[in-house]
This record gives sequence, structure tokens and C-alpha cells, in this order.
Amino acid sequence: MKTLAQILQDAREQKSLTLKEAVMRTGVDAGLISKIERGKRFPSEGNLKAFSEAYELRLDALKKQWLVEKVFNLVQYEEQASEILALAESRVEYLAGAKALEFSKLSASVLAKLKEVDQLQVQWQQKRPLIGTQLQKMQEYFHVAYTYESNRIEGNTLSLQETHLVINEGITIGGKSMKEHLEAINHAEAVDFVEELVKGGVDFNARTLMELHYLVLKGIDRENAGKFRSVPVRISGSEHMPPQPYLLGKMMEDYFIHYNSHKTSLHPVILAAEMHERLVSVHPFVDGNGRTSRLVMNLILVSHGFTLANLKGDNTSRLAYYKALESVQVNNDPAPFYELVIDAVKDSLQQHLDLV
Ligand SMILES: Nc1ncnc2c1ncn2[C@@H]1O[C@H](COP(=O)(O)OP(=O)(O)OP(=O)(O)O)[C@@H](O)[C@H]1O
Repeated sequence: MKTLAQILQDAREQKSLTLKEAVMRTGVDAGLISKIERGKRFPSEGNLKAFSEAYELRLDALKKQWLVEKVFNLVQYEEQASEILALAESRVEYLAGAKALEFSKLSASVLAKLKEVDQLQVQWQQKRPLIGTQLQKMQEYFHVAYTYESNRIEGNTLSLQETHLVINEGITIGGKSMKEHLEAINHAEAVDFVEELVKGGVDFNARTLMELHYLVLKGIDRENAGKFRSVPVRISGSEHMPPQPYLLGKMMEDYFIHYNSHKTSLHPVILAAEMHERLVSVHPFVDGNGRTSRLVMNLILVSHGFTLANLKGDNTSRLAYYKALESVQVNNDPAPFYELVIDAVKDSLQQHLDLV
């Protein structure tokens, strides 16, 4: 393989240029050209551009050789040169193959918001570990609020206070159905389960998904709890048509392939948003798709050091949530949904930070 010095010297000779003529064309001084051609000096990136234009050499090819020699010069006397290069190689592969690509798809506004949540997440991590009563109180507050809002999206009519009484005090609320009570209790148990999974270092997988869904419908719909649907479904008020039941096996397989191949390359908040959106769009269960998907989102968030994101159940927020989902499903535009989730994550981190 030719060295950069040889490439440059050969190119000048092929063009039949004297040193003086090369100086005229490149603007590089004669002494330097001569030293570069003898391998006594290493050209700057600016020199390289000048040579490429003057000798009609492809700049990308020239730069490749230039970088190879630059890296070689840097590590040649290091004892662990090979190991250093191998490590650098794996970092480059990671960036080229995944991260850089994934990030290039995100809009500037999504990237700016992600930066903000990353900063808040670091601040939150610095406050940890929280212990004793402080932790218990915070968890209690956020678990109740999350259960209240997630069930409210689904149509549960228990108030925040009533949800607290049912979950934490075991009190029944007069005039409210057994189903509404069970929904609150089940969801709270599922949130505890999410936190246990994170503590145990359990990664999201097909089994966890089924366990989460089982907890959501436990005692409410025994036939369907923890099982994929075998009937077609429609999402009321939505143009999006979830797939026919016979397609579910393959689609859910793809769902986990997508998760596993993106879990280290996507930003965790985007990963959480995507796994949420894909799950509700496939709608693999007869009921409980929304609540289960929001739990999946939170499992991913909490396992990456974020706090529980709480999508609100008031009419305006619920409509914005549906509209953002529809925008992915109908217009193939995930940005509004990403932003909605990022805003919820930011809100939650800020609230947690305000309390410590
Ligand atoms: N285009 C859409 N419009 C509205 N909802 C959608 C759309 N696509 C998916 N969904 C999801 O479907 C969920 C409703 O599905 P399902 O009734 O099975 O879930 P649930 O947990 O019982 O109820 P909910 O999600 O309302 O709490 C919504 O919460 C939302 O997450």
C-alpha cells in the first residue's frame, strides 16, 4: 500500500509538474512539499485540500489515507496499540451503525428537549439514593397520581383522593363499582411490579409484557388477562385499524426484535415512547392496551434512571395523546408523540426535584 507521501509525489510526477509549478498550483511552499513527499513532514488538512485540487485526486480517498497515518502516528509507540485501536473501532461501529443514524432522524426541537431532560435526569441521579420516609412518601405520592391519571384516561371515575384511599388505606368508596376499585388496586400493584423489575435488573421482554397485562386485568377479565386477543378490535374514534388477530404473533415478535436491536442505540426516552406507541398501535389485547403500554413506557424510563412519566387523563390531555398517536399511525409522523412523552418525562423529573 502506498504511503501518503508516495501518493502525493506520484501524483505530481504524473501531472509532470515541477516543484515550482506545484507551488504555484497548491500555494504550499516548496520546502514543505519536498518534506511531505519525503515523509519528513505530515501535511495539514488544508494542505491536503490544496493537493487534491491541484493534482485532481479525490479528497475523500486522500483524507482516508491521511487519517490512517495520523492514527498510526498517534499510537505506534503505545504498548497497547492494538487494544486501543480495537476499542476505538468498536466505538466507531456503534456510532456509525446505530446512534448517529437514529439521532439524525430526530428534529431539532425534539433534540433540544431531550437535552433538557438529560440534564434534569443527571440532577435527579445526583440526589439519589433517597432513603426511608422521604423515599416512601415520594413513591406513595407519585404512584397514586400515576394510577389515578392512567386509569382516568381509560374512563375510571375515582378521584385522586379516592384512588389514594383505595390503594393505600384499603377503603372502599360508596357508589363506585367493584371494577373501578380493582382497576386502581391492580394498577398500583403493576407499578410496584415495574419498580421491582427495575431493582432486579430485569430487562423488558415478552414475559414481562404478559405479566404486566395480567396484573392490569387480574380479577376483572380472567379470560383475557395476560393473553393476546383472538378477535379483531377497533379503537373507538380512531381511523387507525389494528391488525387482524392472525397477524399478532409475527407482529409481536417484530416488536421485541425492534426493542432488542434499538435498546442501546436509541435515546431511552425515545425508546420508551416508541415501545409505547408500537404496542398501542398493534393493540394486541382485547382490553388494557393503553394502561399496559404506559406501564411498558415507564419500565423503560425507570430502568434508565428516569422517573415515572404520567400522561394526564383530563379531556384536553387525553385528546392530545390520541391525536399524537394518530399522527404516527396515519401520517407516519412520530414527532408530536415524542414531544408529548418528553414533556411528561420533564414534568415528572421537575416535580421530583422540587420535592427533594
Ligand atoms: N389512534 C388512537 N386513538 C386513541 N387511542 C389510541 C389510538 N391508538 C392507540 N390508542 C390507545 O388505545 C388505548 C385504548 O385501548 P384499550 O381500551 O385497550 O386500553 P385501556 O388500557 O383499557 O384503556 P386506556 O388506554 O384508555 O386506559 C388508548 O389509551 C391509547 O393508548
